[in-house]
Amino acid sequence: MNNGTKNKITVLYGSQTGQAEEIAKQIHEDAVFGGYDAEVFCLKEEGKKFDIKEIKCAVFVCSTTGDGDPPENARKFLRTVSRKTLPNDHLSKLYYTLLGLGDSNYSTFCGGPKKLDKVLSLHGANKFYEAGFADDGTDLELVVEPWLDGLWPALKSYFLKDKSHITSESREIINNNLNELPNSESALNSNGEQETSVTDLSEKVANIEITENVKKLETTLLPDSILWKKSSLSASNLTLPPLFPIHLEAYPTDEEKVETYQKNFSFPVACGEVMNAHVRSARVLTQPDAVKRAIEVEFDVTTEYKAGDVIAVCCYNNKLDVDWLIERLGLTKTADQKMKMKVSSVAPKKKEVPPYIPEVFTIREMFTSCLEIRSVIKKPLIRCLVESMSNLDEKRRLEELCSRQGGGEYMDVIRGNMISVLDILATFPSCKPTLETLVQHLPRLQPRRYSIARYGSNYVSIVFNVVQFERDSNHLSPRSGICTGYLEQLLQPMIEQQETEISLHVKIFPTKSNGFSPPPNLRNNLVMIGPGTGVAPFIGFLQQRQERLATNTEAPGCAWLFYGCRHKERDFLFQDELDKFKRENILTKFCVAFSRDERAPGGAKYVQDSIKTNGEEIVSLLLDTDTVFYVCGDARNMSKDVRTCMVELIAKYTECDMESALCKFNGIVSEKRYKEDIWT
Ligand SMILES: Cc1cc2nc3c(=O)[nH]c(=O)nc-3n(C[C@H](O)[C@H](O)[C@H](O)COP(=O)(O)O)c2cc1C
Repeated sequence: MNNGTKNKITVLYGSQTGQAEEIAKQIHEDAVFGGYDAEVFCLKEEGKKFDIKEIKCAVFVCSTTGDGDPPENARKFLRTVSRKTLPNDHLSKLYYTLLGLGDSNYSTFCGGPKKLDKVLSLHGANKFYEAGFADDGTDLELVVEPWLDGLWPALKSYFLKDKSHITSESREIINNNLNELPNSESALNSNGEQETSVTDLSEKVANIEITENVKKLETTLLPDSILWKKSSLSASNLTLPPLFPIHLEAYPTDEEKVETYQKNFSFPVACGEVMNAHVRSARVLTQPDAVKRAIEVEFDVTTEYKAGDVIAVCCYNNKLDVDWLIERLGLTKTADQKMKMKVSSVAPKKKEVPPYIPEVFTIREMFTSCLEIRSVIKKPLIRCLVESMSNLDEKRRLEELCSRQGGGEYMDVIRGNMISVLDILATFPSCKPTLETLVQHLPRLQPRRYSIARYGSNYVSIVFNVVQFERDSNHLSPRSGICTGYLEQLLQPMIEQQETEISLHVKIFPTKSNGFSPPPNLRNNLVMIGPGTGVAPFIGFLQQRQERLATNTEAPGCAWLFYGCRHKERDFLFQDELDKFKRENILTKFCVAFSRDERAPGGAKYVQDSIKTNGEEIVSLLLDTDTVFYVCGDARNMSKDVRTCMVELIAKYTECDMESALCKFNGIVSEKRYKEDIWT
C-alpha cells in the first residue's frame, strides 16, 4: 500500500454512537501506515481544526441517526457548507469519497450520509471514488470491507492520474469487490446506493432467519466442526489481507495502580459523566416458566432524566471467559501482576497505545473491562493469528477464512456463527497469539444502551431480557449476552433476597438523544407500539403524560398502546402499572396480543393483528398531523411487520395502490410522526 510520496488525505467523520468514528480512525491509521500524510477530524471541528475550503482530498465517513438524519456532530458542518451566501461552486477544489453507515431496518436508509453526499456535490465537490453505503441491519462489513479494499487503489489513481476518469473506474473496483461476496444484492447501483423497499426487506429477513435457524442447529449438533467445515478453497491460491506489525509492548511495573474504568476515556455516545450508580432495587418482571427472563433495575442518579432518555451501562466480560482466555494464552502466572503498555521503539510514528487502556493494569482486569473478547473476529486479527500457528492444516484453514477468495466462507462460517477469538483459540491448539496482538486488534468493550422506563428526580429504571446463546464451540458454559449476563449475575443476590440492604453499583452515563421522546404537546395523539421489553420507554411516556395531565388545561389527545407478549400469565411486563394507567384514563386505549396463549376467536397473536383490527382508526390517526406513532422493540421481525401492516392499511382505507400507500407512509416518516427505536 506504500504510496512512496507524502500525499495528503483528510479523513472526516460524523458519528452518533461511535462506529463511523472508529472506521474513520482506522482509515487514518491505515493511511499513515501506507505512507500518506493523513489527518482525521470530526466534522464538528470545521473552522477550528480544519477548513473544508483548504482541503484537496477528503474521505468522509458518516452515519445516520433519528429518522434518516445526520449525526449531531455533522449537522453544523452541513449548515456551514450549504450557506446561501456562499457561491455554488465553493467546494470545487475538493476531491472526496464517502462511506455512509445506516440500517435498512429504518425507513430512510443512510439518510444522513446521502444528505452529506448531495450537499458536497451540489457545491461543486468532485468524487474520486464511488460512495459506499453500509447496512448495520445486515452487516456493516459486507460493504465496508470491499469499499476499503477499493479505496486504496482509488486514492493511488487520484494522486497519479487525471481525476475525471476516476469515478467510473472506482465504481468498477467496488462492484467487483462486492460481487465476490455471497450476497450480490449488496452491489451498488450507478448512484453508489443500496436501495431497499419494504417488501425486499421482509423477504431478506425471512431468508436470513431460515439460514440462522439451520446454523443454530449445526452449532448445537456439530460444535467442533463449524470452523473445519469442508472448504471449497482447499486447492486455491489465496490472497491474504496485509499483515500489520504489532507495535505494542506490555511490561511489568511497580507503579501504583489507580482504579479507573477504561482509563475514564470518553465514550462518543456520552452526553454526561460516567457515574457509579447505586442500585436501588431489582425485580424480575416475568414468571419462572417464561421463555425469557425480564428484569427491571432501578438506579439512584444525580442527573435528572426525562421520558425518552437513554442511558448506557458499562459492562464487564464474563469471569469464566476471562479465566479461560488467560489460561489458554499461558498467562496464568502473570495475570494479576501490575503491567504497563508502551509503543515499541521500532514502531512507525504516530502509533499509540489505545487510549482506553489504563496506565497501570493487570491482564485479568484488561480482559475483563477493556476489550470485546466475544465480538465477531475480524479478518486483520485472523491474519495475525495465522502468523502464530505451527500446525500447517490449522494455518491453512485460517488463511482460507481471512483470504479474499474466502470472503463467502468468512461471512458464512465466522459471521454466521458469531465466531470470536475465543472460539478460534479453542478450535486451533497451535494458535498462540501474544497479549499485545489481542490488545492491538480486539475492539474496545462498548457500553450497552437502554431506554429508561420509570424515572423521577433522583432515580431511573431500565428493563432488559437476559440474552441467552445456546452454547459455544469451545465447550465453555452456555453464555449470556455480555451486558445482560453481567447485570443478571450482579443483581441475582438482590433479586433472591428481595431486599435492598445489599449495596451494588453499576457504571452508567446519559447518552445523546436519539429523537425518540414523547411529543411536546399533550394535545398530540400518541400511538405507542411496544411488545416485550419494547414497552419500557412507554412506561416513561405514560408517567410523563400523567404528570402533564395533572396540571393541564387544554384538551388532551388520545394515548394508545399496542402491547404483546407470549403468555398473559408468564411474561406480561408492567401489567399492574398499565392496567392502572388505563383505569385512570392516562392510557385511553390498550390492546394486548398473546402469541402463545389459547385465544378467543379473533384474539390477536401479534401487535400487528391488533393494529389491523383497528385499521380504520389507525389510518385516520396516521393521516392526522397531530398524531405521533412510536415503535419500540425487535428490528428483525416486529418493526418490519408493523411497517408493512401500516402501508397495507393505508392502501385499504384510502383506496390506493401499495406504491402510493408506501409514498404516503414515507411522507409521515419524514414529517417525524412515525418514530422507531429498534434493535437486532
Ligand atoms: C437511534 C438510532 C436511529 C437510527 N436511525 C437510522 C435511520 O434513520 N436510517 C439509517 O439508515 N440508519 C439509522 N440508524 C443506524 C445507524 O446509522 C447505524 O447503526 C450506524 O452504524 C451507526 O453509526 P455511528 O455509531 O457512527 O453513529 C440509527 C441508529 C440509531 C441508534
